Amino acid sequence: MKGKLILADGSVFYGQLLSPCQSVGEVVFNTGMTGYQEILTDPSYCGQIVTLTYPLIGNYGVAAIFDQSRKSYVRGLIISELCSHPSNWQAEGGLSEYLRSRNIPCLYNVDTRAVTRRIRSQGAMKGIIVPANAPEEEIKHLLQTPTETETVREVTTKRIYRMPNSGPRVVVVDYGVKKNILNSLSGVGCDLTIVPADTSAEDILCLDPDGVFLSNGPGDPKDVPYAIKTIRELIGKKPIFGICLGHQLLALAMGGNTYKLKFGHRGSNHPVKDLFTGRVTITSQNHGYAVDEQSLADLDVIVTHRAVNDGTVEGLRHKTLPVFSVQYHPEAAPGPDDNTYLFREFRALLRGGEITCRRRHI
Ligand SMILES: NC(=O)CC[C@H](N)C(=O)O
Repeated sequence: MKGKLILADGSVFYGQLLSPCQSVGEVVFNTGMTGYQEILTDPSYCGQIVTLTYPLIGNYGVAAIFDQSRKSYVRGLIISELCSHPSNWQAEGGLSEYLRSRNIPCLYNVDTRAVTRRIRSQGAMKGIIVPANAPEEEIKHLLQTPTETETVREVTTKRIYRMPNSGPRVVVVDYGVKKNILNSLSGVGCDLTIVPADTSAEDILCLDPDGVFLSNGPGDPKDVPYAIKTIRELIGKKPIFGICLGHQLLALAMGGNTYKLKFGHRGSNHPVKDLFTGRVTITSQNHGYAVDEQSLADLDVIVTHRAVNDGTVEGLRHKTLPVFSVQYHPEAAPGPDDNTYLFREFRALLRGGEITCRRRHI
């Protein structure tokens, strides 16, 4: 069936619909060459239609081990060629069947380069995937209707659960946590209690953890004021490590500010410089917001990492307290594992160590 993607600026991109559908979301792009299944199941993409720039998608099939959460929260997938003959010893099935069985809207045979160039020049914007013959009036109406803002409630766990281990006890606040973050924390020995996003500081402290981890998640950090309040109440009481949305919420809780990037950072090869060592690592990223460096000027906060491509803040730490965070994804899935050392640093911090603070190169 023929279908189309219509962007809020009126531009139209045609392709084939895998199944009949109509879906609205913020249209973003990811430049990774692999990782389509992890991207589909990363809860941080909740509410978004994801365009993959790599031209052949589905070529290594799908397997349950790659899923990053129980389901997909993306509002749609835009791709160029959809591979129908995957080849991979781990594959348990093909991507088309995976998308169909989970009702994930997919428009393929699209000029994804044109979509990406449009978003790069105009900025990330709302779009809709519809059959090619869908009535224009209805579509315009849907593009003008405001979409949900607080998507964290949709993706967070509804109940507390545990991943027991012999090491330090960590409470993970789940704003939409990826499985590989839990596996990475557990992999360095941490004993995990995963709690819903709206758990109060008092309830977290009652669990008597050695540290608190703030997860990734969807949407604008300013749409989750209750989380900012909770984190503010935890700072100074427990060591804290935050990733992506967790990093942004931590910055807001410490008195900083965040802003929306024009088209975000989404891909598996974003270079980031560690300002203490001068070393550049290649990182996996997926964020549309960033911490405003100016807003940190008078705070007890140090910028520890910076994006090499555009100079934006990629890591923070408190000057005196055991509190740190990164904007990128050290757990990868998908992406390089150059940065898994951060999970070991967090464990060391929980055992009374210090955050590494070597000579500064800026
Ligand atoms: N991966 C994430 O946690 C994303 C954080 C936030 N939703 C952003 O887009 O910036």
